[in-house]
Amino acid sequence: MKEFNAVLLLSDGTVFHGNPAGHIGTTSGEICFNTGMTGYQEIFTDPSYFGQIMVTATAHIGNYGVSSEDIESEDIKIAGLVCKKFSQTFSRPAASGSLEEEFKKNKLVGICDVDTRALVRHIRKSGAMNAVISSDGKSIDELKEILNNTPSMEGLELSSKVSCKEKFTEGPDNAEFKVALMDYGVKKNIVRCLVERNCQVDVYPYSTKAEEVLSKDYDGIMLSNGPGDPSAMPEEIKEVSKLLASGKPLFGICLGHQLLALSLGLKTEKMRFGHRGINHPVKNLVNGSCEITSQNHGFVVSNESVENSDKVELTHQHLNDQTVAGISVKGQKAFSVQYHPEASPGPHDSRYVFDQFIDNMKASK
Ligand SMILES: NC(=O)CC[C@H](N)C(=O)O
Repeated sequence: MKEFNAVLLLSDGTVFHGNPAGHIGTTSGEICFNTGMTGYQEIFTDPSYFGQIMVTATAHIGNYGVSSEDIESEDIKIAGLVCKKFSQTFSRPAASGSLEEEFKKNKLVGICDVDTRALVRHIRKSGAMNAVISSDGKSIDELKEILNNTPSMEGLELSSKVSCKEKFTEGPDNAEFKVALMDYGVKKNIVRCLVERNCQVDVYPYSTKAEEVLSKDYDGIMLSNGPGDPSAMPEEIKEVSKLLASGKPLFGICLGHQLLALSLGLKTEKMRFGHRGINHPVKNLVNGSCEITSQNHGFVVSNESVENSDKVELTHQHLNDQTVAGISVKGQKAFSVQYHPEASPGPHDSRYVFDQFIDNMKASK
């Protein structure tokens, strides 16, 4: 192994040493970990991870290269990578290049040869915090200064950094359903899942006013996933309540779920270290079945606010910690889930949630 020449400093002062992976430089953000054993390219390009340094709990990263088929947005969205083995070589016939080249192209700073098991345990014990990775020789004092200037994820609005700038359309003109999708940082697979189900999807920038969307005759409205703290988006929450008031079928995923809850007066809270992985058990409280889900969130709708609300029903519950995993709005064809039914990466147990949205649109036509 090479001599250690990259460093990871956490805001509680903990230091891990390792070697550079990707671009040589310095980067900071909130540190979080994903326990998925596969799907690193989908994770790194997921806009919901904007501003976050990703620790991959799986030991090998880069070993199957990269492919243009496996992206969830056009470029890498994580702020940095911490991993155990960063593979310089890759073997997969479908790969178009190496992860190392991709990182260099995106100027993505990473650190490898880190004891990620110890690091994940540390984050679990101490909770979410900011961190800085440096491979360009900065002193610990310089890195502390950078950390002091890195904003906390709590209170941070980030959809504006990743949403599309202009409306665009996916899916054929003769599709059975016309869907308006609010892009707070949408993953490509959400749009694919809708198009596959006979939808044409108009994707709108995150700050589009409800009036503009409602001036067209959509069959349904989709609120996408996205990065940041949902409670830092008061304008968007206002627009969501207008979209909901239209009575059209509505479906929210992750950040979209949180914004729907906030628009109904419920509360969100920061989790200790979040849920990020592809084996999270969720119970569907409507039919009693269990699904293994893909998750990526650091905030959650508070249980207490759901219990105290007469506007929503709890439809899904996370079985590890009993957090809110899904709600539906009473008397309306509107519902949302905290997890990722589009699961890219992850198991496909929850794809039925898209079918439910389609059924709602069919019933309202
Ligand atoms: N995947 C998402 O949409 C994440 C939602 C939100 N940014 C959170 O961390 O909870």
